[in-house]
Amino acid sequence: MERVRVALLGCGSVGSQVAVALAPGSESVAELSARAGVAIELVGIAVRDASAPREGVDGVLDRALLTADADALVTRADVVVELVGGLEPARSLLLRAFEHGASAVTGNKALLAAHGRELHAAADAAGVDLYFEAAVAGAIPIIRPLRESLAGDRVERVLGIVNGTTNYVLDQMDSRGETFDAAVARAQELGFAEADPTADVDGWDAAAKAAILATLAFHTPVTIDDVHREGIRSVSAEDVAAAREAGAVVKLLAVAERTTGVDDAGNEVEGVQARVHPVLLSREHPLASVRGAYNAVFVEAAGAGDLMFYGQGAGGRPTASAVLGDLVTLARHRQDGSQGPRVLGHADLPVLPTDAVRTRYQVRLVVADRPGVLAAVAQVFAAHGVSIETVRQRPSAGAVAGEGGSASLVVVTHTAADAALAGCVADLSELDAVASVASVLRVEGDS
Ligand SMILES: NC(=O)C1=CN([C@@H]2O[C@H](COP(=O)(O)OP(=O)(O)OC[C@H]3O[C@@H](n4cnc5c(N)ncnc54)[C@H](O)[C@@H]3O)[C@@H](O)[C@H]2O)C=CC1
Ligand SMILES: N[C@@H](CC=O)C(=O)O
Ligand code: NA
Repeated sequence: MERVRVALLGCGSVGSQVAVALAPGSESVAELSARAGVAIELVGIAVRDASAPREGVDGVLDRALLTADADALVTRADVVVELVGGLEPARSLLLRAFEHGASAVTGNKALLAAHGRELHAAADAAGVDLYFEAAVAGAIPIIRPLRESLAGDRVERVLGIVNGTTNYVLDQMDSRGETFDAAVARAQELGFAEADPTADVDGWDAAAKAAILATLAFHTPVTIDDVHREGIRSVSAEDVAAAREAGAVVKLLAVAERTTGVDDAGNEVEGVQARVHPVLLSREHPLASVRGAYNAVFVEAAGAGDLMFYGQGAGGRPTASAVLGDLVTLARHRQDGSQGPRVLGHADLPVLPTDAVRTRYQVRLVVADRPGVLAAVAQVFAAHGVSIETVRQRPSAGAVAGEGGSASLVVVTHTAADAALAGCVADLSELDAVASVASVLRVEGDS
């Protein structure tokens, strides 16, 4: 094969960076071709409106490459780079590409978490590659380590910060006291957020990534519907301030792990679980130092032990790095007729129900500062079988200890089931001595 024809679908935050790197006649595409051992030729860029101006691309690329006919474009390519996002027409375009014998690179985690099994099966049936390093943690190489480097190991748990937008928002709230809305708007301006930022804020993006991580780590198909998902809208400025006072920080954590739980038939089983939710982390925890739109992923494996991956999880240019790395690999495979490792699960472990989540919790209460309150609160946790790990009490701001004022009571529990914790919160709210249940946050590490 003298050349590998590349069709680029989408020319937005990420696609525009890829387009410039592949500009015909550029030094960058010559360098990428040399690394692949074959000429990489951009044959077209599918956009919604071929006549619209394209900042950063006009003057670099021949506008004759632009087309609104993605359907036709994918039939003229050896490798399709899908960066339009969303489920359709991305899914149909990739299936069409495979039908025409093309391989594909995508960063589309929403698509892979919803239709990954179908897409990987179609790529395998067509004898072509589907690579997706950009889909999880942006520029960070985490897909290849799980898919290739750790293929001979037993991965027990993968956890981390895998959404740059929410990490940026929480970091801005913590470090600069910025409001939630202002931080989200800034993340959009910086090109971190999805086209619809609720995908980030409500945890959908991190959940999609957790599903992909679980599928690779445990060789078991896990979809977005299998993931327990919570976003960050429930995290208040007071939560962030209270965390800081306690030497902690709030982060959106994704976890994919082997664990035991109760299946739908009520039997205790060994299975896999994926979850995304805010957590309170001690500032001593390595994940607490992940700032801005950076991501970090920890992998715990039986043979390799603990591994940590860190880098930019969002942003057009960092993400384009992962896309271009996959492209060079696929161009090489097209040239020498090879293929990457299979992704499809063969282990098919039970995927535990999304309500089978058990974590430690921090419950922050505003209570009357008088005798017997602590005992009454402790009794509620005992009644629901929730074991208390630590209790901290101090007078509320401006109140004097012990004179019947109000106090802040912070209870950290041992691991508990969500349902038991919900029962505690409901009963605590009914106690006369409890003015309010100010916040309920899951806890990770030794916070
Ligand atoms: N922005 C980031 O930091 C990262 C994005 N990704 C993923 O990469 C993909 C692209 O993301 P962005 O570049 O940020 O999105 P974007 O919204 O900036 O760009 C998408 C582009 O595709 C175009 N488009 C949409 N539907 C189209 C269609 N049917 N035909 C032709 N063009 C169409 C849009 O007009 C837009 O220009 C998404 O799947 C996203 O989840 C992955 C990692 C990081
Ligand atoms: N919107 C996503 C983009 C990268 O995957 C994020 O914020 O992480
Ligand atoms: Na990545």
